[in-house]
Amino acid sequence: MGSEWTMLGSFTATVMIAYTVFDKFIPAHIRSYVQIYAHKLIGFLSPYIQITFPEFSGERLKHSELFTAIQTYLVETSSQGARKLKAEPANNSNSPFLLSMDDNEQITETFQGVKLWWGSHKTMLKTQSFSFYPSSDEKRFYTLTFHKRHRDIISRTYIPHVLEQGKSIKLKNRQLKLFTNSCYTGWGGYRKSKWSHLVFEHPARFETLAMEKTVKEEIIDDLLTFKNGKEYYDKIGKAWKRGYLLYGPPGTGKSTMIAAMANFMYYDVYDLELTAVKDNTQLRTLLIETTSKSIIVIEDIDCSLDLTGKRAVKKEKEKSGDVKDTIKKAEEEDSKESKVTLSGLLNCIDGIWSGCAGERIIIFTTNHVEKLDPALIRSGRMDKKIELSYCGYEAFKVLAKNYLDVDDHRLFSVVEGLLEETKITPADVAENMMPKSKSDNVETCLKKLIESLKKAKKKAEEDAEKKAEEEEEARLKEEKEKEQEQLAVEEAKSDEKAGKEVKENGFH
Ligand SMILES: Nc1ncnc2c1ncn2[C@@H]1O[C@H](COP(=O)(O)OP(=O)(O)OP(=O)(O)O)[C@@H](O)[C@H]1O
Ligand SMILES: [Mg+2]
Repeated sequence: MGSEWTMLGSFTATVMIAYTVFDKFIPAHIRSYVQIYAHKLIGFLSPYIQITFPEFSGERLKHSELFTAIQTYLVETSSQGARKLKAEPANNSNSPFLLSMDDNEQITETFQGVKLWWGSHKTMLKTQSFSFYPSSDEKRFYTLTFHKRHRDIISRTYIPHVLEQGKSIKLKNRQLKLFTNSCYTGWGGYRKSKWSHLVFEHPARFETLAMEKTVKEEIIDDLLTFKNGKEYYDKIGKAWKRGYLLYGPPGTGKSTMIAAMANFMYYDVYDLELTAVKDNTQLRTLLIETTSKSIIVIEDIDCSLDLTGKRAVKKEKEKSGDVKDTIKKAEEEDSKESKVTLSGLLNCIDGIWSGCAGERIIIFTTNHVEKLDPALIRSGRMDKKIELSYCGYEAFKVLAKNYLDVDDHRLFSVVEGLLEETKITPADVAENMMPKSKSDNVETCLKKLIESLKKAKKKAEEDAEKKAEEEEEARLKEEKEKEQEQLAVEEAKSDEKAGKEVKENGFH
């Protein structure tokens, strides 16, 4: 036994010395030949095939979808088979953590009677080059090993099955994200804008959205037709996109509706802040980065895109005596402000409209639809225009159900009468109906609402009276001015006549 150990020891030592000699003294090109032939020899002798799935693919080191799908698939299957597991926080509410196969671990799976092995690997790269971009030294990949006689079943059936399963598990566990673009200063003082995200957890649903039932159903129908319309869009040769314009006074539920749409469609939301985008090029980059199944939102479009800005600066320059100073100031301001233009935005929308694969919805909101450039809201860009208006009786009933959990009450008829005569936003109705203390109940909350409806009605009447008075005053003033003008004209005429007479008398 002792001599066997000695032999094994000396054999190991010989192998190590041989390896060191091979690694140190044999030139690199010969080494790589030897390695290639050694692999070939092993491949010839071994009946097994191995496929590698790296984490990153492509020239730009894009995250491989294949890798992600396999990772998700293995999380579901590997937690039973693996001995070395890794626990990571889960981003879905079903379980607080996820168990997955640890690095450099292997599991066995049987698929339609075929035995195969999945390995999870991590290697550290020896990076020597200096890069401006942060790069990860870790290289992760999965390997799939199987007998070569099963090659067909693995490549034709098993891998597509893993991908499909991985994608559908991911979709099931997916959490909606809310992306916002923020501005930061990069290298050389260049201002950049990039997306950052957090979990989107807005409670808004169409059921809790206060608006007319028919309008709501129409919107839901429109969304569903869009969601299931891939083949139709393909058939007519149109990109799978849809644009909505939501308009109405503040507090009528535009943002709430966007949240309800996102929850209904199960789409991520990209809240695009145009003022944080430096120019049209940056805007394009941001839009290209958006993913499929998403809603791109530009709120208060009339405020974020100052169409008159340039002209205003120009006018100021013209007016001012010290032209140079004003121009310099304007240029400085200009470099700080967003230079996204309407045509830039339109080009971007049309660009991503046709260029990016997958379904996307774009939503513009505004309080002043009349201010918008017709080019922005023409059909094809904005396919559907939805007005969100003041609270009607139907909308009130939805809010009453949401906030007080009542379907009917003796005070409803009073509210109905007042709502017909008053303009109040759903946000104000909601605010009034929300119980504020323990002693508040349905009755007190409805009374509070009635009280503020009465106040709003009184104020509207007073405003109307005041407006009528002002109009009357303006009318009287105008009349007086006209009279005075008339008088002046008549006076001038009589003066002219008198002058003529004097002249004529003089000639005689
Ligand atoms: N139609 C509605 N249904 C349900 N709740 C609403 C509705 N409209 C407003 N609300 C309530 O009022 C609040 C403000 O509404 P929201 O932010 O959606 O208004 P908005 O139209 O986006 O206003 P703004 O034009 O100022 O952005 C919301 O938090 C919501 O609780
Ligand atoms: Mg809003």
